[in-house]
Amino acid sequence: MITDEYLIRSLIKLHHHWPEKGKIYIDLSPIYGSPQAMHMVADTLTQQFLNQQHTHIVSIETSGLPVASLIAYSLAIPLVIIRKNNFSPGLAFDKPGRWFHEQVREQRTLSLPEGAIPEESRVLLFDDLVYSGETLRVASALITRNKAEVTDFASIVNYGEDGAKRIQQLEIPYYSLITLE
Ligand SMILES: O=P(O)(O)OC[C@H]1O[C@H](OP(=O)(O)OP(=O)(O)O)[C@H](O)[C@@H]1O
Repeated sequence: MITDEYLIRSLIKLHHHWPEKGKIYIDLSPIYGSPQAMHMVADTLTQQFLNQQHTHIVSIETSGLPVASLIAYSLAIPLVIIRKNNFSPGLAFDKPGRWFHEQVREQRTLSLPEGAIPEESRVLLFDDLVYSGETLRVASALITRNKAEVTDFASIVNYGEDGAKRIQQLEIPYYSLITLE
């Protein structure tokens, strides 16, 4: 349960027709700028996943990380970071991690640090926002390829129907704090 859903919703900024006509940019940074909202968001998500035997939380740079780190801290489980288009040593690039991102109109690759998730781990996969659902789908494929199991998806905001439908096809429970129509 969210203590003050109205407050959280008031801090979600929708920029219509950005970066171009017909697109939308969803800015959650005002939530990160509000200590009160951050407490609510992190506490609500943590309560949702208490005592569920997750061994790791995996999140995706950039905007997933502030809240993911608070959940990891509260659940006392390791945080693993998936990078977007990063060429650091030690990161494994995977072909299943390539796709064309409609919103930002660029070829993207997700990468997972090699050996960061042991086999048979039970993973909570979290991102700040689900729009098309492609980021979570590809991230999930990377984790599965590492022989770990994604047991739950979570986000702060789910925008529209496409993402939820795409995630539903994976038959993994999905919890979003806020759904925007
Ligand atoms: O469901 P999808 O259509 O895949 O979109 C969701 C992704 O879009 C945003 O990332 P973006 O790269 O735009 O911004 P960020 O670098 O601030 O995380 C968001 O943080 C998700 O990772």
